[in-house]
Amino acid sequence: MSKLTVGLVGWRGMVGSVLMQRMQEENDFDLFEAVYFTTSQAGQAGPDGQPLQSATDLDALKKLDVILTCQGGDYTTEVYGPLRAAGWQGYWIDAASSLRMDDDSIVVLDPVNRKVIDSGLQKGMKAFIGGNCTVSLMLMSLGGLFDKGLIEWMTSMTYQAASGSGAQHMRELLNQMGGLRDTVATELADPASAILDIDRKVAAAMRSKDFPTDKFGVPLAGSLIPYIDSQLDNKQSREEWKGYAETNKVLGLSNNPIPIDGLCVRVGAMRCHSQAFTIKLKQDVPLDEIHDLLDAHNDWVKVIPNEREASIHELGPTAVTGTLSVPVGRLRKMNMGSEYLSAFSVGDQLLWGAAEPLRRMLRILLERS
Ligand SMILES: NC(=O)C1=CN([C@@H]2O[C@H](COP(=O)(O)OP(=O)(O)OC[C@H]3O[C@@H](n4cnc5c(N)ncnc54)[C@H](OP(=O)(O)O)[C@@H]3O)[C@@H](O)[C@H]2O)C=CC1
Ligand SMILES: N[C@@H](CC(=O)OP(=O)(O)O)C(=O)O
Repeated sequence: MSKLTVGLVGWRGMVGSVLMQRMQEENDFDLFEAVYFTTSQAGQAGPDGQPLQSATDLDALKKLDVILTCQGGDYTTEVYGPLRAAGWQGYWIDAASSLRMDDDSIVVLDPVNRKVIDSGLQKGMKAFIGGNCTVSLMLMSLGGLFDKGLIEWMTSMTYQAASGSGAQHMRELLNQMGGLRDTVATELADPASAILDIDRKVAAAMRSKDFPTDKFGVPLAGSLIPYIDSQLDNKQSREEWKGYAETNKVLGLSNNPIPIDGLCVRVGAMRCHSQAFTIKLKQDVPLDEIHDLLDAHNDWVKVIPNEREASIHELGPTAVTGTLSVPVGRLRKMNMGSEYLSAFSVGDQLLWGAAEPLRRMLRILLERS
């Protein structure tokens, strides 16, 4: 049987690089013929030594069985419609949000919605889009409760890493951190210096017009940003809106949605998003049963005991960054009543939050071809 031809677009960006690394680790490249595309370096040698093809060359794209893009929403908007209009019938796998809410697309997270994916494939759906990072990580951690239909409503309060804004923002965060340290290096070296003097100098540096804020617009190091993505008419941020709209689409519940809302905040973590949940259960489920349901849902979620030492060591970005593990902890019934559950989870937003669902979707296509 001949191998599928897969066009890779956006492979050298931050999400694309994580995807390439994962595909190498899992030997995915043995299963298909890769063709590398670029929006800016056509003709230069690609990772396979062959000249890179132009990612806007519809004739070249039309020859592909599958296109997997991490190039971003502008690229999707420019190319996807014309490609379909030109009669291309192949599979489109995409990290960008542009097509997520289209009726003709499936938002993919196979450990959570394999049935939705399989049913879409059977119906002839051809567009498979990775979900918003915060949504995918929330579903990986709480899948056991969603699966059993136990959630009446929930809120998610997020602590999102700089990487969600892109590579340049991660660099700016580090420059901000270094700048603050440099501002008070002399005082820090002197144990007798007054902490309030240090604090005053740091605050002055953060408020100075010379502080590097080109990317974030405001300081993130030593601070936080209580708004992610654009503002909607109802005063939600677009990131908060995705929590409701995308979760219900992933689960195939758009006709009978679970109410989900929250507040999304950028913090000075590098690439792990954390979230605190308040979950209203439909019934009083004992905590040990909740532990078991969560733990059993998929191979990557891990329940962390709600104890101080375990929580500070195992339930933070430092422990999780660069791994596929999605720990969930701080599980306890809240003062509001035994049907109110508190939880906290962490996940790498470039792995399960972006690259891994796409890699696995490609694998699903390859294994059924
Ligand atoms: N960042 C995130 O957390 C998430 C991002 N996404 C989606 O993925 C898209 C891509 O995001 P991300 O990977 O962060 O974007 P990047 O900015 O890292 O990469 C995007 C493209 O920029 C071009 N590029 C130009 N200069 C360079 C360089 N020096 N190094 C690498 N690439 C370069 C490459 O295209 P070319 O080779 O054609 O020049 C590359 O594919 C986003 O727009 C979004 O839609 C989805 C989920 C999470
Ligand atoms: N909005 C996310 C990152 C992202 O790219 O999201 P989306 O794939 O929904 O556009 C963040 O800032 O953390």
